[in-house]
Amino acid sequence: MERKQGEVDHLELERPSPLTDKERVMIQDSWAKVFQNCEDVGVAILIRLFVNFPISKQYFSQFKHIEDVRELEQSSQLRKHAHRVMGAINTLVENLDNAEKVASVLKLVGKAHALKHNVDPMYFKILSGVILEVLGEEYPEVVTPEVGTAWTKLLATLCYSVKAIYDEVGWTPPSASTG
Ligand code: HEM
Repeated sequence: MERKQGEVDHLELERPSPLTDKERVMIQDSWAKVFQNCEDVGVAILIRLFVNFPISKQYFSQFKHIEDVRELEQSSQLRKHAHRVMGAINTLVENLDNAEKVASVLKLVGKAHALKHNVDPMYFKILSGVILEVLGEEYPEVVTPEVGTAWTKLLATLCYSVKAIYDEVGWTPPSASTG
């Protein structure tokens, strides 16, 4: 594709191949274990995101200036978002064989984050890496390398679909309007 000098594509993602039946089963089986501790895991994932990538707190009015991990853990806005993230993943996992449902969930998530919350889509990619890391650490027996590969594919699909919605609604990074 031709590019003007200095033009950088903000986030280029490749469409992952569809999940195989075996991968779907591995995702559903492993998620069943993870979802038993849905609240703790969700909070652990978001805390890891905000500690390792503090800039990602910028979108959250109630805790963007909080650095203390204990205080972050208590934030109702953080806990609510953890609940929403885990709930959305649960819906995806429950509907892996229903492409329409998966597309509609990701469309809602993409639209809300692009239009209402103005979140840069690169944070979805960052969060995906964090999810994989935390699941691998917390559930080493469940999230074997093979299961991890299936999760990597699902999360790549999530990022790809969300980014496609961003493109559809014409989202541009804030800096693009100034230069
Ligand atoms: C797997 C990825 C994610 C899922 C499934 C998810 C899910 C959700 C849902 C369902 C909502 C409520 C939607 C609405 O307002 O209509 C929400 C709100 C929000 N999300 Fe996400 N989210 C994800 C990733 C992110 C990331 C990476 C960020 C930023 C770093 C982010 C920032 C926000 C913010 C700022 C809100 C509004 C919070 C509030 O009003 O209290 N989300 N998210």
